[in-house]
Amino acid sequence: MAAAAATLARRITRSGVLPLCRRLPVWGRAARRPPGLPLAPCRAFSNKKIQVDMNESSGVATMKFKSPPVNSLNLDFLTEFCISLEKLENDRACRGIIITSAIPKIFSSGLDITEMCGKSTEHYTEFWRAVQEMWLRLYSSNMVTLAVVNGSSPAGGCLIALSCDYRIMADNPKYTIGLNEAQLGIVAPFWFKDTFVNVVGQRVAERSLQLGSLYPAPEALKFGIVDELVPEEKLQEKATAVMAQWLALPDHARQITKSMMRKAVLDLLVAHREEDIKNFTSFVSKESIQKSLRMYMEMLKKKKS
Ligand SMILES: CCCCC/C=C\C/C=C\CCC/C=C/C(=O)SCCNC(=O)CCNC(=O)[C@H](O)C(C)(C)COP(=O)(O)OP(=O)(O)OC[C@H]1O[C@@H](n2cnc3c(N)ncnc32)[C@H](O)[C@@H]1OP(=O)(O)O
Repeated sequence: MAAAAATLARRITRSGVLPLCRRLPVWGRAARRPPGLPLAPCRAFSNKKIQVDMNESSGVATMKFKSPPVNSLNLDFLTEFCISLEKLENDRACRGIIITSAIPKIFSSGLDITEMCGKSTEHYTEFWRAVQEMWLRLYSSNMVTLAVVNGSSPAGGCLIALSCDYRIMADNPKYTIGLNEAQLGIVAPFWFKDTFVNVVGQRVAERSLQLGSLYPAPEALKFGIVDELVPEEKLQEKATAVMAQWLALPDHARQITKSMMRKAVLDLLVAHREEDIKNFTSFVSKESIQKSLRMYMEMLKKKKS
């Protein structure tokens, strides 16, 4: 696993672009399997920060974030996420993936702010490439992707949920979700914004992004950020039912449709990847932005005392 992670990290940082396996549109998974060959064996695998369990009979994998205290998305987490997703994409038996958290009350706290504070340009470059890679892989995935948001999910955490095909959230007003970057004095990049617009529409996205709004679960449902609210103890049952509904369709029809809906937004980042990295590194390197991020981290710590 360590060797695989190192290889992937090297591929992300040196070559700049990973082969986006099974990038949409692709043919149906069943159609790719040579006739007469058995399904590839499929096992559960657990890494440091993400637990993946594969149900071989349903063809559905569950990916559980388990990176205490708050599942923040640091370089190691992002690398593990990409490796896990690649393994599942390459597993012909796997048609759907449920993404959720093993940490109570938190889905993901978003990008790890310490990765964007006081580091070198090289580090920002490596980190941002990994953030891009995570989104490109998830947003372009051929599998049915279902986010089970069982806790708060600001910024990058929200992006993960928005990048899935469907979002179920625990019916708890204490859990919030949204792209709150503006509250940190930073800006959601264009592809965060485009993903958001594709889910909630221009008006809700514009207002929410300018205000950096974090919505309690009931409001998130009202604005279409999530598709359903479910009592926490019913999340698993509901996820299984929703996944079965999506998997009832022929893969190729669903996949080609998904590609049509997402291609323009994906292509834009692929075409402007290096420029986007430069924008990020020069933006976060500004002293004024570093100051905002430091103040936000201090605020988080003060909140505890
Ligand atoms: C032309 C110009 C264009 C420029 C555009 C170009 C580029 C764009 C530039 C930048 C884009 C960046 C996009 C950023 C995306 C992000 O995701 S930023 C992260 C946003 N996340 C948040 O705001 C969440 C902050 N955290 C919280 O609100 C809470 O921690 C919580 C998640 C609700 C959990 O609350 P609670 O259970 O009470 O836990 P604590 O607050 O006590 O936290 C525990 C410890 O974890 C630390 N922590 C929390 N979140 C983060 C995080 N995201 N990163 C790093 N660390 C985090 C927190 O400080 C606690 O640490 P200690 O125990 O005190 O050490």
